Amino acid sequence: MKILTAAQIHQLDLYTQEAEHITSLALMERAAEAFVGWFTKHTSLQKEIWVFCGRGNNGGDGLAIACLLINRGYKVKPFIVKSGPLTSDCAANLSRLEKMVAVTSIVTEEDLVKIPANILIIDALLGSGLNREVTGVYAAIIDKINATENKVYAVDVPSGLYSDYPAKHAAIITADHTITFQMPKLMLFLSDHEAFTGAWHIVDIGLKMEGAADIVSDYSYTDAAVIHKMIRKRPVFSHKGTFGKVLLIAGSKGMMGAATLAAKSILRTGAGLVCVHIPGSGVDIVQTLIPEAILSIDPNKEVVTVLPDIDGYSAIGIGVGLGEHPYTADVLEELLVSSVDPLVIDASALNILASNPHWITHIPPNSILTPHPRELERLAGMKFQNSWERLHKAIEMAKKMQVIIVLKGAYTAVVMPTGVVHFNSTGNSGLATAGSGDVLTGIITSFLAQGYSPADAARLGVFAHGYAGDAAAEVKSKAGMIASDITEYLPMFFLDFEE
Ligand SMILES: NC(=O)C1=CN([C@@H]2O[C@H](COP(=O)(O)OP(=O)(O)OC[C@H]3O[C@@H](n4cnc5c(N)ncnc54)[C@H](OP(=O)(O)O)[C@@H]3O)[C@@H](O)[C@H]2O)[C@@H](O)CC1
Ligand SMILES: Nc1ncnc2c1ncn2[C@@H]1O[C@H](COP(=O)(O)OP(=O)(O)O)[C@@H](O)[C@H]1O
Ligand SMILES: [K+]
Repeated sequence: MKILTAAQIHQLDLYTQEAEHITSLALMERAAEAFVGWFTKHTSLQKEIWVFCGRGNNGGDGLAIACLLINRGYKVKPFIVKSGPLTSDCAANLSRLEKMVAVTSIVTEEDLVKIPANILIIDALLGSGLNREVTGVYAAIIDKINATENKVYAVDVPSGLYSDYPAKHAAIITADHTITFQMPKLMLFLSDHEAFTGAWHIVDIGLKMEGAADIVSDYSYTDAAVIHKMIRKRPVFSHKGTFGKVLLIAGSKGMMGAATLAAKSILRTGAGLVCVHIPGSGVDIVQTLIPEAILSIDPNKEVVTVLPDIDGYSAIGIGVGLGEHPYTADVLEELLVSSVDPLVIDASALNILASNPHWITHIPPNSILTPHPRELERLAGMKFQNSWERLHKAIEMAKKMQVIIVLKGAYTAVVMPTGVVHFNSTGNSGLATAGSGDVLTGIITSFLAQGYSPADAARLGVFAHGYAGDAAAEVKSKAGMIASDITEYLPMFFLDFEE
């Protein structure tokens, strides 16, 4: 799904109104109904609801929401900011609501009343139309709402947060839930914004998505629909050669578990065969834990010192548990220089690269690098001030290096050499557990070996990893799940997505 800017969503709004011969007021009603559909499923009738509405269409949504909630038996107290003129749809909904209940006007800060405890708050002050710093009466209301302990539900976006770029001002609603219309906004994906957005949820308001076909966006959201289109059938007359042969260069004394996790994940993702090149001391460990794997044994017992023959493999992954011994670094350099096809590069291999930046030019184009934020900082040779800067540095690096950067974390960003970013839709905080990244490397390398393009292998891999993590969390809980559970639950992804 494309992630559109506020202006592009407005364009899609107009397209929908024209295509369906409906008014903007009717579309607002749909948005309000979608919000209320979510809200009534997740809250009870017991608490009073204070709805704070601004002068624009976000406020119009809030007023329409208030009408719908009153009709459903909720006790609602609405407020409207009247520091200037209202949009026509906002005014229309205000007249409707005023026939049902008293609506308190807020013109200046003096009109603000004390907000009691033990109520629910709906924030419909400012939405995607935010176009300048929040000050004055809006800022005062936001501060007052944020100072209470009440649960806050933001309509479309938390008021004060721009949809498409970070805000510099302080007056931003800190919501518990953001119910966003039709598609996620770019700002929801930045870790710095979690305090404002809380948990966010997309509700469908029936915009006609074909109207977005010609709209260009550098950002997209990898959801289940995208993956269904991407995943390929396993042919009936297939044999293990059909599904690729993977070489994994991994492990060092004390970190053989990483090699094991990645190798097992390669097999659980459907690759035909995996050969793991490991130091001598790891043989019994890997052989015992994964009898399905073939071993290539390094002459050194503790670290990888020799590049095995790389001919005949459909994909090569390097880095998990390797360590950064100078002999191992030499192996990485040799691999980079002698490879033509894209590689999957993770963990220790990324740190070695960070210490040898001049090797970056040897990386085969379209290779997949999978740094977590700290590894990206090392690669970039700088500390990032915030997640916006981090994302933009990843975009700059992917373009410059002509590689795919999988920037790991919640909503992992898969950044293409073109600069296009695909945010992932699966996964949970249970994935923040030792070895989880090793599993991801295995999955991506496996998809690459099966003939998926590097771009698809990266997006599919990240999605499947998160999906398996979600399935694991349902049974084992977020805190209780460990990295090997992700591998064990990978079949759940294929059960749901395999043709
Ligand atoms: N397709 C969809 O998703 C649908 C979206 N819908 C809803 O519409 C919302 C967008 O509505 P919107 O465009 O009217 O803007 P909104 O956010 O209400 O702001 C209102 C006005 O406030 C002003 N203003 C700006 N910054 C300010 C500031 N810092 N401090 C003070 N004032 C400030 C500025 O007006 P100005 O003062 O510049 O004249 C601005 O125009 C969207 O979030 C969703 O809730 C649904 O109804 C239907 C389908
Ligand atoms: N809060 C989170 N929500 C979703 N996914 C997460 C979260 N934290 C981490 N992950 C995922 O877990 C994996 C962790 O990888 P990494 O940091 O390399 O772990 P390790 O080095 O222990 O293997 C990545 O795929 C990352 O996207
Ligand atoms: K809002």
